[in-house]
Amino acid sequence: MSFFFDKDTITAEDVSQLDANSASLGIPNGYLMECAGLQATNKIYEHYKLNSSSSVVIMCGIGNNGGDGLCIARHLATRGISVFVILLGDSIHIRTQESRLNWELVNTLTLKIRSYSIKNIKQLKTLCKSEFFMNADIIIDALLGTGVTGKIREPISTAIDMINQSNLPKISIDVPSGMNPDTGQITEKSVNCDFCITFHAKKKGFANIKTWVAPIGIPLEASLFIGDGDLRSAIKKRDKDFHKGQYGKLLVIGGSSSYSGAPSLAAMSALELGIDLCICFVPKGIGNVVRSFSPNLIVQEGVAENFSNSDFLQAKKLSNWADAVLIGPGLGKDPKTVEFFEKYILWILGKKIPCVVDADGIKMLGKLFKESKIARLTSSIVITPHMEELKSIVRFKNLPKFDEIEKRTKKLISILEKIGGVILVKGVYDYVIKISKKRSICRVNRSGCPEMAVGGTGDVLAGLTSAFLSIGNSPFNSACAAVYLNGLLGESAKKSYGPRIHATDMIKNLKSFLLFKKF
Ligand SMILES: NC(=O)C1=CN([C@@H]2O[C@H](COP(=O)(O)OP(=O)(O)OC[C@H]3O[C@@H](n4cnc5c(N)ncnc54)[C@H](OP(=O)(O)O)[C@@H]3O)[C@@H](O)[C@H]2O)[C@@H](O)CC1
Ligand SMILES: Nc1ncnc2c1ncn2[C@@H]1O[C@H](COP(=O)(O)OP(=O)(O)O)[C@@H](O)[C@H]1O
Ligand SMILES: [K+]
Repeated sequence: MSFFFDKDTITAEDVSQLDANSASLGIPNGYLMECAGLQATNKIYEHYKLNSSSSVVIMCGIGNNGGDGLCIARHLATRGISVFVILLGDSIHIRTQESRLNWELVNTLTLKIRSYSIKNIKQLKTLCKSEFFMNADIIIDALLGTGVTGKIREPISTAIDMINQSNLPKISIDVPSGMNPDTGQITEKSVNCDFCITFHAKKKGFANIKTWVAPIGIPLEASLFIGDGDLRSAIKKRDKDFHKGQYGKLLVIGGSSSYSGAPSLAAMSALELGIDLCICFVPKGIGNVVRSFSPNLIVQEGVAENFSNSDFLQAKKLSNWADAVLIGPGLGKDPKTVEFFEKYILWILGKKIPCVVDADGIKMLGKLFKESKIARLTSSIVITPHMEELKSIVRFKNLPKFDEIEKRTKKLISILEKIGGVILVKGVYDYVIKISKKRSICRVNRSGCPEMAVGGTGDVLAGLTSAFLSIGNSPFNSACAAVYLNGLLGESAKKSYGPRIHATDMIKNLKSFLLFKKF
């Protein structure tokens, strides 16, 4: 079965996103581990025709890959198979609750399982010379999975040697230990398995490994609906040695003689998300209004009270400084501003600077499409229209209802194939679509509440999207994370202040909300 959100192969980052998205849907991590353990047990049991006189060695790490191994130990033991578990490390260092529970169970089910927690390499080598080890039927590698980082450390390193030196059939769980699942690279050593039982989908780096893919209960919804996993991975960690400017430099181009709030809301949202610097480039006369929202904003004014071609050079200069640009909020429709916008957008399309186009910018884009001055958007541009704004760019009549997901997605993709780029279609459910010649993909957002249908919430969304872009996320991932967060902020504002919410309430809650969610 192939869906518009499916990936053929997945990375370690995808795995942790799916894991967190499953948790957002209410599926505890331990359920997935249990399914992983049982699926692997069934496959191994059948493939090697095991029976109650068989014996199996399982080498486990102290992460969740090891947890899978411990779970397999339980399931093999329930079939009468003798199991010899070697935990590589001190059991007090087992990292997660799920793995710890499986370790405790393995130590309770002593009829068929013998378990050892290895303190040093000498102890490991002695165990590998034991009669049980030498006479086992197979050996299972559950040392390292998708959580592997850097050089292989002891005692895992020696354990990999011991597995490779043994003549037993070798099965790796999820990833051959030591291999980078994203690249297939083996920096130093990895288990030479006979086959690998990998979970949910083939890992991106697997090339010449005999693999069996086991579903473990990660639901389709975890890939389709945007969730905590998407947000967590988009809020990138600030490196210890970062200096000012390395965690996002954003330029917001917006505002006009009539609108000063829209660019301010967008810029304030970006700052509250934690990016380093945000410059607001606004027309002359509204600079002080924008400044008054926060001394943390840097504000530059254009030459007149609406943007015109005379502002183009300065807009270019500031854009070359920025990691990402947002253009559109509050720009207005003055004919000189339309000319400025046209010149600027044609320039930025050629530059590949990541850019979000929102509000009045979208209407002006529509004009450019109609006049055939633009044929297609590039993949570095995100546009954030609601349905009416989208109609100003491409002609279409009605769409299937917001919750008829499969039909609506197909229709949206067919409409948007003409214009390309990344498109966030706002609504009760938001649809984030990446149009690509190879394969278009779509994700759906269900966070948010009807009380958000007030002025300004779209500006917050545009500010968040461009902020995620400025810290190095792809346009598609930025749009997904921003729309999910925007909806959660709406829900949280409603909880704090009741049903009458404003965009400013959402911004006010942003920092404490992220802190509460431990993001
Ligand atoms: N996500 C899912 O949906 C599901 C995932 N599942 C399973 O979880 C696995 C991922 O688990 P994970 O994230 O705990 O990482 P994992 O591979 O066990 O490694 C972490 C441990 O290894 C260690 N370590 C790291 N590098 C090292 C090195 N170079 N040399 C030596 N040690 C090294 C690291 O050490 P530490 O950093 O603590 O010192 C830590 O103890 C995944 O592959 C799948 O099998 C299933 O349960 C089903 C649901
Ligand atoms: N009825 C609704 N239910 C859930 N979310 C909504 C609803 N109406 C608007 N939103 C959310 O509010 C945000 C702003 O959307 P919208 O009001 O269309 O933008 P704009 O301010 O540009 O008009 C979007 O993230 C959208 O998903
Ligand atoms: K492994």
